[in-house]
Amino acid sequence: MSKAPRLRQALRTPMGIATAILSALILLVAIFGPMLAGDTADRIDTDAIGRHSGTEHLFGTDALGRDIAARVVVATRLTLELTLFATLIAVLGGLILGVLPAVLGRRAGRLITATVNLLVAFPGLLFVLFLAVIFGVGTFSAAFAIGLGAAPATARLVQNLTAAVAGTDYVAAARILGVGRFRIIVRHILPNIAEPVALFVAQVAAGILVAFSGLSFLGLGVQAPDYDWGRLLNEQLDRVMVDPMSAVGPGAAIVLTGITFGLIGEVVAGASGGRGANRPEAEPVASIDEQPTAEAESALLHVDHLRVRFPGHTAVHDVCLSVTEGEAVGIVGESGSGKSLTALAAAGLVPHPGRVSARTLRFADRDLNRQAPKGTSLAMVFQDPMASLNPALTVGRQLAEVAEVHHGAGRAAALARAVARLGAVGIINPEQRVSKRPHEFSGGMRQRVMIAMGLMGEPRLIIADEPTTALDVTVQAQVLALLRDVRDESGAALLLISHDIAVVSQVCDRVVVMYAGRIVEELPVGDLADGVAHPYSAALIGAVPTMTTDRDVPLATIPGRPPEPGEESVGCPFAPRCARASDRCRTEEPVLERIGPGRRVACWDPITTAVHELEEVR
Ligand SMILES: Nc1ncnc2c1ncn2[C@@H]1O[C@H](COP(=O)(O)OP(=O)(O)OP(=O)(O)O)[C@@H](O)[C@H]1O
Repeated sequence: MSKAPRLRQALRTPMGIATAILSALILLVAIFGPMLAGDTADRIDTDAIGRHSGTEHLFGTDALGRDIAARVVVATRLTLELTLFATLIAVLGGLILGVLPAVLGRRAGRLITATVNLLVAFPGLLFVLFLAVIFGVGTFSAAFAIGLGAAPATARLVQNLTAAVAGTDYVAAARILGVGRFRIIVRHILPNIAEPVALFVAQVAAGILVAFSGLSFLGLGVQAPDYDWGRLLNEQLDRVMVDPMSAVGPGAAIVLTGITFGLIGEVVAGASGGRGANRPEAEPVASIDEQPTAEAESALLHVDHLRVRFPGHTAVHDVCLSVTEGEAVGIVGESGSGKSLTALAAAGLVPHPGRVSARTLRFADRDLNRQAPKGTSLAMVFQDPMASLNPALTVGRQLAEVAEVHHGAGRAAALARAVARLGAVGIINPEQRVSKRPHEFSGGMRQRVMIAMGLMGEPRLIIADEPTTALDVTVQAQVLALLRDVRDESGAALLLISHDIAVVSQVCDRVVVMYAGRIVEELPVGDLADGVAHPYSAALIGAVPTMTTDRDVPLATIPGRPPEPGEESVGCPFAPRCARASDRCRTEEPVLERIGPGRRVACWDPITTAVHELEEVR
C-alpha cells in the first residue's frame, strides 16, 4: 500500500478523525478569527473593565474592558505563525547540524557531534532564555531563540538516524560506486530518515508552542500591542485568583493545540507504520503468466515471484518457494544471498526501507500482501537470541506474555505454560530458570528459550534464521536435534536458513540454494548424495570439510566474491565465479527450470546425473 492510502486509512480511525477535526478547527480559527473577532477583541470598553466570565463574556474582560474570548480567537493566528516559524528554524538547524558530521571530515564531524551533545545536555529553558536575552526582547528574536533552542535535540535525532542509514549496505555500495557525500545525503539518507524526523517534528512543535507561550507569559516573547496566548495568560495573571475562567481561555487553547500537534504525530506514525511491526509495502507483480500449481495452492507457505527492494538495489529477485504442512525446507547460500530477507518477507518483517512485492505471498490461507500472519501460527527463531530477548525481563515473563496476549491466558496459567515449554526444550530446572534474565543463560540455552517462545503458541511454521551460527559445534548439534524433535512433536513445518549446507541436510527434507537474491537450485535432501546440478551448489558442498578431508590440503573455497548490493550483472550472476561458464552464461540469465520431482535448477550447463533428467524434461 502506498503512503497516501495508508494516510487515508489512518485518518479513518477514531484518533484520525479527532485529529482531522481539531486541526481543521484550529486552522479555520487562525485564518478567519482575526477577520471575524478582530473588532470585538480590540474594542476598549471602559464600562466593562474587569468583567467576570458569564453569558455576555465567556472568559470575562481584561483591564481595558476587551473581550478575552475574542482575543483568544484572534491570538490563534500569531501563536500558530510563531510556533511554525520556530519549528522551521528547529528543523533546519537540526537537519544541518545533524547531517554535517556525515559530510565533514572525521575531526570536524566529532566537534559538531560533541557540541550538539553539550547543547542537548544544557537545560533547555536556560538556553532559550540566554538566547532570548542575547537577541533582545521581541517577538521574532524569541521565535529565533526557541527555534535554535529546539535545534540540538532535532540534530541529535538526525545524527543518530543518519549514522544508522549511513551504515547500511546500500550506502556502502553507493560510496564504492563513487557517489559524492552530498548526493548520498540527498538521495540515500534524507529520504530514509524523513518519516521518523517528521514524527519528531510534531512533538517539537507541541514543545515549542508551550515554550513560546512560557516566554510570552514571562514578558520575553510577544510584545504589546501584539498578543499571543502566552501574553493573554500574562495579562490575566493578577485576576486569576478572583476569576479563574479569565485564564482558562488562553490556557485551554494552548493545551488543545499542543494535543493536536501530538495527535498529528501519532497519525503520521500510524500511517508510516512507525509503531509496531514495520510491514512493508506489497504490490502485486503486474504480468506473470504462470498459473499456480495444485501443489503450490495447497502449500502452507507459498511465495511466488517475491521481490525485496531497497533504495538503490534489489536484494531478492523473483523467488518462488513453497513449504507444505509439516515439511522442513532449508535455504542455503553465502552471506548476502537473500536467505534472511526471503524468510523475513514471509513473516512480514522486512525492515524499513525495504519494499516487498509478490504475485502471491500466502501463509496458512492468509494473504500476507494484505494481512499479518495470524496470532502465533508462525514462530521466528533468530541467529542472535540476545538481541531478540528483552534483557530487562525474566525469560518467564517474556514467554508468558505470548500466552497472555495471544491466548488470553491468566498470569499463573501463562507462567505454568512457560515452565512447561522451557522443560520441553531441555532447560533443566525450568521452575527456577523461569525467573532468570537472558544474560544468565548460555548461548545455547538462550537459543532454546527462543525456540520455547515460538512453542508458546501452536506454530504451523517455524522460521529459524541461522539458529546455530553463534554456537559451538556440540551445542549446535543439540539445538539442531531439538529443532528436529520439536518438528516431530508439534507437526510444525520448518524453514531453516543457514549458510551451511551440512546443517540443512541434517534437519531438512528439501534444500533451496540461493545466490545473489535468486534461487539457483532446489532438490530433496536425499538427492544431495547423487550430486547437485548447479555448480554453485557443488562448490558449497565442496567447501564443507568432512572426516575424510585431507588435512594437508587447504580447504576448498569458492573463488571470487558474490556481487555487491546494487551491482547489476548480465547473464548468470554466478558466471564470473563459475569454471563451467560459457558465453551464453555471461550474456543470458538462466531461468529456474523443473528437472524432476522436487528438483529445479537455474543453469545453462548443469552438472551430474541431473542433466539426463533435465534433457528428458526438455
Ligand atoms: N536493511 C537493509 N537495507 C539495505 N540492504 C539490506 C538490508 N538488509 C539486507 N540488505 C541487503 O540484502 C541482501 C540480502 O540480505 P540477507 O540478509 O537476506 O542475506 P543473507 O543471505 O541472509 O545473508 P546473511 O547470512 O549474512 O544474513 C544483502 O545484499 C544485504 O546487503
